[in-house]
Amino acid sequence: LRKSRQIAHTPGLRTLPFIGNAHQMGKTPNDIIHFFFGNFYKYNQGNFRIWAGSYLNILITDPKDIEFILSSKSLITKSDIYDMLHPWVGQGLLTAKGYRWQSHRKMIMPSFHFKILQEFQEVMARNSTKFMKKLSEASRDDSIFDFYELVEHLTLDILCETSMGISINAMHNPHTKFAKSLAFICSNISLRAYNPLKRKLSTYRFFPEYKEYCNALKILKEFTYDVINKRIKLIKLEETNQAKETPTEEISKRKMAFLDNLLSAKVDGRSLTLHEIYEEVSTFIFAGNDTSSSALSFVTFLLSRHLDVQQKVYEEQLSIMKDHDLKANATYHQLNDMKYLDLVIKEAQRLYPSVPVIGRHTEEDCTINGKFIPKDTSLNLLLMALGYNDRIFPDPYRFKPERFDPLYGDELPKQFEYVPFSAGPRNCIGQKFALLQIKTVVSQMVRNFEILPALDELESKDGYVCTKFVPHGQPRPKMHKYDPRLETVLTLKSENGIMIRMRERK
Ligand code: HEM
Repeated sequence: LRKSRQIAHTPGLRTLPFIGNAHQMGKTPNDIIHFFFGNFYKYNQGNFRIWAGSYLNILITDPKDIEFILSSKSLITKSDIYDMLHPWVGQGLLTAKGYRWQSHRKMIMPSFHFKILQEFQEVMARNSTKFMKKLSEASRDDSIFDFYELVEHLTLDILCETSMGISINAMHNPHTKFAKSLAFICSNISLRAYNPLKRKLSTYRFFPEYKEYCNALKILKEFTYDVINKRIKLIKLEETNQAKETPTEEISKRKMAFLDNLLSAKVDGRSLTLHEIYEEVSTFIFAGNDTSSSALSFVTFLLSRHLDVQQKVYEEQLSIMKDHDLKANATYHQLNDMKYLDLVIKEAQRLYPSVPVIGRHTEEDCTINGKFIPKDTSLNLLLMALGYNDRIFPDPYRFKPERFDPLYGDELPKQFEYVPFSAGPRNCIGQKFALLQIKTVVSQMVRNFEILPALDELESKDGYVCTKFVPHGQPRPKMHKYDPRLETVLTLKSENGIMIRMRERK
């Protein structure tokens, strides 16, 4: 009651004793995203509150408040939903707080230097070419297939090679223990988030699937530690061999990986412990995998429905790659020239951001732009709502990449009005990596394939997307079975997959 009075400045639906708003949120992750947007529109595109029992959540959608929180040096502790990641990634950069986060952020920054990214791009390109073969098989006979299911193996292969320097070849062996355990843990975290009894390990241990969860975790840990230990041995061997000046084949093949930077990095004048290295490598894989698969899936989905935009992307490819093999990979510099593709990716992240919500926990009472927020409140920054705010993006349900073109200066969002990679001190450290990867894959894909909707009649003729949100209490618009039913916990996904077709370009 005391907290209710303190946050009277923020509206919200009526609550029931003990359960708060839990009964209104629906049953599935898709219901929850509609519940968020229903409130967003009901409360005039502003902030609103949700009580999960006695736990206060404020959903922040006001760009001024988002700016305040993201720029703050004190509001950087993550909310309790990230606790579910601790058993796997521990205190890696994404979940760490305080001095630990600050010092590790500084230490990791150089790993994303553009010279290193250029090396990583070679890995992205090689794996992208393998992926084209997978797409060719999946699209045979005009089949409708789930793009997400395929692309998640591609991003895993790229991340394992760039982070640990090893190829696990998940695209060809999706059933290896590591690939399966990773997929299991990621979806496990998503599903548990909606069940208060499953969220905390103290109660989750009584559920039957807890054993499977522990097994998957064990496999991930053993595998990652094993790779790190082998890498350390290899580097030692390399040093000895260098002294003898006769490199073995294994050593000469060794490509720089994120892990190598961690092995040589120093924090407060000391090397990282094995455990710290494990945590950062696992964080790199977790933070990069689902986010990249989601981004690639929704760009591809939008291109499948908006063939006029796809044609423009294709024409840009023809003009940049004119003297080169059209089916091959673009170079780092050619990718830099693909400006229209940049606009398409930006617009796709506006409509379908890979990370729709980020959470902060208030460790003390605080004031945000004059509004009092009590201690122990979860601040959920609904980044996705910014993209659907018609005061920032007029006609928001229209897929219009040109709205990000600097030539349309009046329509460009201000600094904190469009933040799919977050902003401020805790922004995404992997942003450039992610964009390079998306461009590498999409550019090659568009030159190799026509990307088509699951059924011809699903093409958008008027430029509008199939997603629709309505104010809370209004009936939800009907959707086709091949329209994505969005769901979100840490990343945005589609409950029913990303169903498309592809046709090889002659
Ligand atoms: C489209 C792809 C991606 C999107 C949209 C995205 C978005 C974000 C967002 C919104 C955050 C802030 C999270 C928060 O405050 O809780 C974040 C943090 C982070 N991201 Fe990404 N990300 C993407 C890809 C990647 C990739 C590929 C990597 C690594 C290779 C990565 C590594 C990280 C890390 C380590 C953090 C934590 C940074 C910190 O707290 O200092 N991300 N990302």
